[in-house]
Amino acid sequence: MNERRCTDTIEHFVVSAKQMAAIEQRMFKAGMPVAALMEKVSGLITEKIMELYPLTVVSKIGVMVGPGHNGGDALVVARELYLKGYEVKLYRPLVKGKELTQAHYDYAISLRIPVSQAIEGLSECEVIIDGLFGFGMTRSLTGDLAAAVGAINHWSIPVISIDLPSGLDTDTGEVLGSAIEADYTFCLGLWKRAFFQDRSLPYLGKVELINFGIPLADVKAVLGEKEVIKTMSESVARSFLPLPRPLVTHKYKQGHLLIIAGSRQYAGGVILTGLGARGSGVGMVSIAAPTSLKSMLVTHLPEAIIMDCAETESVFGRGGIAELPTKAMEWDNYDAIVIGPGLTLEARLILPLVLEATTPLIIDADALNTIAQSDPMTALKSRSETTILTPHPGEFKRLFPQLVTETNDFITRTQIASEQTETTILLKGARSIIAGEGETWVIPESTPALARGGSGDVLAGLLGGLIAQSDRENISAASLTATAAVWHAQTGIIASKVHSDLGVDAFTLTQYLSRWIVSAS
Ligand SMILES: NC(=O)C1=CN([C@@H]2O[C@H](COP(=O)(O)OP(=O)(O)OC[C@H]3O[C@@H](n4cnc5c(N)ncnc54)[C@H](O)[C@@H]3O)[C@@H](O)[C@H]2O)[C@@H](O)CC1
Ligand SMILES: Nc1ncnc2c1ncn2[C@@H]1O[C@H](COP(=O)(O)OP(=O)(O)O)[C@@H](O)[C@H]1O
Ligand SMILES: [K+]
Repeated sequence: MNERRCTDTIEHFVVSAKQMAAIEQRMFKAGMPVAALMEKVSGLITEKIMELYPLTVVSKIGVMVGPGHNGGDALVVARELYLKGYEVKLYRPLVKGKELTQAHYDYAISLRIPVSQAIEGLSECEVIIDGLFGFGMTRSLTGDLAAAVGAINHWSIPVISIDLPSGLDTDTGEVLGSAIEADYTFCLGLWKRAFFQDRSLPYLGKVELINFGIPLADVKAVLGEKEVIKTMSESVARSFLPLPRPLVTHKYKQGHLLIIAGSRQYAGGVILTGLGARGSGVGMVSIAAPTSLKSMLVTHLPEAIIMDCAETESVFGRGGIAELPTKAMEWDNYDAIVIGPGLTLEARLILPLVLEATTPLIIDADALNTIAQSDPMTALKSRSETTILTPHPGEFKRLFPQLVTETNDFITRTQIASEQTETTILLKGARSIIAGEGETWVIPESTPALARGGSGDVLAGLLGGLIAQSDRENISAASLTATAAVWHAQTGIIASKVHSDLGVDAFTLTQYLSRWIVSAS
């Protein structure tokens, strides 16, 4: 196994609340004292807080204390900060608590750490620590709890959440009643699923995993083989890139990608897909597009072979592909095919033929919308080669409306859709999710600079080029898809540092694709 490809470390696993509780229980059963673990975890959190807000800069810290062990962690942090010289003030909206939490509370009182009876008592603090609830939160926040969260969100005091912002569902990231909008969240031990659900991002702030030494064996024992979700880190993504080129090679050995895209109505998408493919380093790009786009494509992608296709003449004048030339359908000539960007729903005329291709196929945009109009399961399950779908949430809903009603969890949705269609699915978003062949990957970092027309077209071309270049003997389609998603996201981050979030149009994005490769060396 390529060492850089090792995802068998604590930082890569993503768990649910139920799994986290089971993992902790195994540790406690094996003899780790609960109180000792709480001290260890809270010591690490205290160090982080002191790095962020040294005593020379900040002195007044408010601590919100909940009834469970999240509150216990908060009390240990409060005590340590107090002993270091910070002015600490507690607020504890619920009087009852778990035994260990109560013990820490009693000790804090004995040290004369002040307690405010109302949330307003914390309004003069310079930092607030949110230790109301962690992964044990089961019910919606109401009454004093909801009022406290509302007040904190209203003030402009920085908030640090312990484990996750109180009020967020640990698995789906949904707001249960109301939720803390944190500036920092220190996720304890293992990443929780909520960190990879788009809806929770506005509440998380900057995130960091506090690794407190959970044994890998306990994680594996609880997750088994089937329930593993992993983050695709930059270093692991790099390990899935094509191997360094041999000195003696030629263009067709470096992958041949066929792009089937474009219409008179949507002419630009095919260019962006071609530029995404160019950025992947693929040896050869062929493009099948409506005939009236030919001269434009030659101008923008002089290296590509353009196969012009007869156009449809619908009443709307969309000028879609009416028919594919025979040359385009010599599927064995290609190492991968991308179909979709800008096709319009007239894709229905060619899609059934393309689905029969015995070549890895990436289906995007209007090709997905076209499949959604028929019976997606039947159309996709009949394919013999690798199939990758790259929907954004709107396209996903059109394809799998029932799944969207059945589950609020974006990760579960993607996994079920992949199983049902026997495809690899990339559900695009602020945090994209990939499921295929039993693997699930989440992408830990991206930028809203990518929320821009055409950036998905770039990704489709990049992914197609990557698949075309890979020998795929030991690399799954899901790993390669996640690699392309990391490459795309990191390129967005690099480009936005130069051009700002407003400056990363899809064309500009393509100009930075090779920078991510270079940035590793
Ligand atoms: N045992 C330890 O020392 C460790 C503790 N950790 C901390 O422990 C936390 C989990 O602790 P718990 O399992 O006690 O869970 P929480 O601290 O999240 O709170 C659960 C408690 O709150 C109550 N509750 C849930 N929803 C409520 C609502 N809406 N209104 C009022 N009460 C509500 C529950 O009945 C339960 O008593 C983690 O998030 C983390 O902060 C671990 O991360 C690390 C190890
Ligand atoms: N807020 C965001 N943060 C990070 N990435 C985003 C965000 N919004 C969109 N993206 C990314 O931008 C791309 C948009 O793709 P898509 O919706 O298909 O656009 P288009 O069809 O215009 O090309 C996806 O890769 C998605 O993950
Ligand atoms: K919390």
